[in-house]
Amino acid sequence: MSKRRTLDSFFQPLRKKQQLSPENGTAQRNGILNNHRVSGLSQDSIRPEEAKILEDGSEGVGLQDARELSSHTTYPFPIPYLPSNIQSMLGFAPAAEPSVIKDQPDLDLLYFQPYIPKEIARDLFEFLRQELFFYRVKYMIKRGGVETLINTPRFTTVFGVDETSRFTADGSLVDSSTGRPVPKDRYRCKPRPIPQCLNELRKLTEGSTNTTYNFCLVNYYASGSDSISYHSDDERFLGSNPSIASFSLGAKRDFLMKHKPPTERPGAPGMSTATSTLSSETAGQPLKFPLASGDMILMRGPTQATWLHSIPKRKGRESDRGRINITFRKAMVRGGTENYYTYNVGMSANADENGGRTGEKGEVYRWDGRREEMVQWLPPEIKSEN
Ligand SMILES: O=C(O)CCC(=O)C(=O)O
Ligand SMILES: [Fe+2]
Repeated sequence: MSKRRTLDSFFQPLRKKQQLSPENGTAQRNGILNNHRVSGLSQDSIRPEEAKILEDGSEGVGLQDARELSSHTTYPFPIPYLPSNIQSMLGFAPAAEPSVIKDQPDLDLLYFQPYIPKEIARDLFEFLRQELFFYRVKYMIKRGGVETLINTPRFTTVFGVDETSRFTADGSLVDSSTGRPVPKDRYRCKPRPIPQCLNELRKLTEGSTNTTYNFCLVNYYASGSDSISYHSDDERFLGSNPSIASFSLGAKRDFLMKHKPPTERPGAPGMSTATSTLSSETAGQPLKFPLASGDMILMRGPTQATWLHSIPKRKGRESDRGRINITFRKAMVRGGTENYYTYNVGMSANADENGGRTGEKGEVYRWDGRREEMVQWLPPEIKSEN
């Protein structure tokens, strides 16, 4: 578990040493090309594109609320660092001790209710919804021999690269073992470094779960019509018994889990006893976790191999407030990188393993606070031509 600060110490004035510590917002380079310092009067009101960027990275004299940005050639636009109030309060995460859930066969969960302190969960949700770029990925699959277009029923985005590569401080991609630039044909997609605002959460999660992660996937469920159907994250590129940390922010949504049917996992060890001892879940009732803002579920051990999970569609106003889900995972090999970018960014427009085509035009979406919806984002040069 990570070190916790007490609430009392948080409300004490910060000493010089604390102000300089990485925990309190010092730049983490994390493979981002340009970490600009940006100035403006109010951190909450400036948009990065309006803000003045000090190219030398210095703080302007007399300028307040300097703002840093994670930028990279693969990003449609830069992503601000976490605002200081969120950054400091994250020092209290995890905000609750986790419950261990192992009362069903092959199930192994850690449930933090919440992980993110309540005081900042709303701000973090609004910050990420405002500042991240999202995609609405379409792809073709063969269903019963017929080519079918799948419209992913949620907004998605992804950052990270598998264990065979890493980002250097200047944002270039190198081979993990040799440190040399990765060959051009290693990836068909263009891997993106994890921006500071998500990397801070990744580091905390690593501390609390004793696992390392190299991928961050983000889902935005704009309303109750957005969903993810039953699946398991059991791809071979994650290795066996992967740990996946899954955060919820914003609207409360039900997270359902059901055991895989026996036929889906022939020869799985212990299966006969497992299925015979299932309780409420065998009676046709999935397990239901009404995930609230700030909660985190760690799925570990045999969970992915034996259980399916979903966020079903829902009616009612709560879901229409929008929900963000963030998962941290570790992909071992480059197939994981290809898969995650294909299905969460979709721009690669390459033939996938099944010969399907992905990506369509790869439109970028961004939250429009005035319209209170995701709208298509166009680069400034295209915008001015219209
Ligand atoms: O939104 C959620 O809580 C689940 C997301 C999920 O299962 C996934 O992205 O694989
Ligand atoms: Fe999943």
